[in-house]
Amino acid sequence: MIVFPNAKINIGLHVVSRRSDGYHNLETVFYPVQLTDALEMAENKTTGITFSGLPVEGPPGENLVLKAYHLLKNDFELPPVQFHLHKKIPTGAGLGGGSSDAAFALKMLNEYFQLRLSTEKLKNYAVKLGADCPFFIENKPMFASGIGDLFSPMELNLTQYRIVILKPEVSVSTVLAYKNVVPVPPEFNLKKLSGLPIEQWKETVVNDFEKSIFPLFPDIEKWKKKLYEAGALYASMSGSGSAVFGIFRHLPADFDKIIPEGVLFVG
Ligand SMILES: C[C@@](CO)(OP(=O)(O)O)[C@H](O)COP(=O)(O)OP(=O)(O)OC[C@H]1O[C@@H](n2ccc(N)nc2=O)[C@H](O)[C@@H]1O
Ligand SMILES: Nc1ncnc2c1ncn2[C@@H]1O[C@H](COP(=O)(O)OP(=O)(O)O)[C@@H](O)[C@H]1O
Repeated sequence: MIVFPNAKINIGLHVVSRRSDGYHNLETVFYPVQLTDALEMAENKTTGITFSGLPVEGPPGENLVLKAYHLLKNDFELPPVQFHLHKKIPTGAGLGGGSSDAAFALKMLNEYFQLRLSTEKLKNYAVKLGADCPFFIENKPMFASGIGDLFSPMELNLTQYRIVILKPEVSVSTVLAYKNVVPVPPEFNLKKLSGLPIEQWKETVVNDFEKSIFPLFPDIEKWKKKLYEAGALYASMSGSGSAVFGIFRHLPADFDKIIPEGVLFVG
């Protein structure tokens, strides 16, 4: 069985407060985009559980696909399987690739082995793998609060626009980003995002991580400016970076000249 875990972008992100457990309360809008990895799974009774594909950074115990498998294996009789992951979503990009792989692994195991887990139960497993992992279970535009794990659906449809994602060479660690951010009360209620014309987002919709990340990695800000130069109605860093995205009504004819490199996705 094969699934295609997709990326997300954050449209606006407010880090509201630091919590006593070290996590942060935030408010953000998650929007799914069709930049995808490919994750394949087959039963493998001879060699036990295996994982192949581009190596995922960090120790094998931290591989989120394997973590998803073992999480369900604690509660269900699962035979050994082999996974193959073809990575297209870069890590350290703020695009949620690892979380998406993990959520899609849970959904695939649920379907293939007919575990009959409800969406709610799958989300409860997902949050154990990462704060933004439950988003990828339903995978629809959502306003998120709490640590990024409490969701309310949002009517936001950007299909008539073009979305461009750029990936500067640098990668940003989520832990580092949260360490440097200064929580502030939000000036705009992101729940109202879909009622605000995109032309006004530039002045109103902010990602709080930009303030501390841009001085550390000036290239990220440079790429964001390029998107505006190319005519984006709105541009921002996604999550804790380093990817930046632009939302365009139309791409200009000379887009390739303005942005000759670093384009990861055009949707
Ligand atoms: C910033 C966001 C915005 O969508 O996305 P990315 O940029 O990583 O994609 C998310 O909050 C990332 O969520 P996720 O990547 O699932 O985080 P986790 O693996 O659970 O946590 C990694 C580390 O980030 C910090 N963390 C995470 C979430 C949160 N609400 N507060 C935090 O302080 C903690 O230090 C934690 O140990
Ligand atoms: N399947 C996976 N794909 C990507 N990253 C993974 C995976 N499994 C574990 N990780 C770890 O999760 C971290 C965060 O990955 P990811 O969610 O893709 O990035 P981001 O937090 O920038 O959205 C990576 O640095 C990596 O060490």
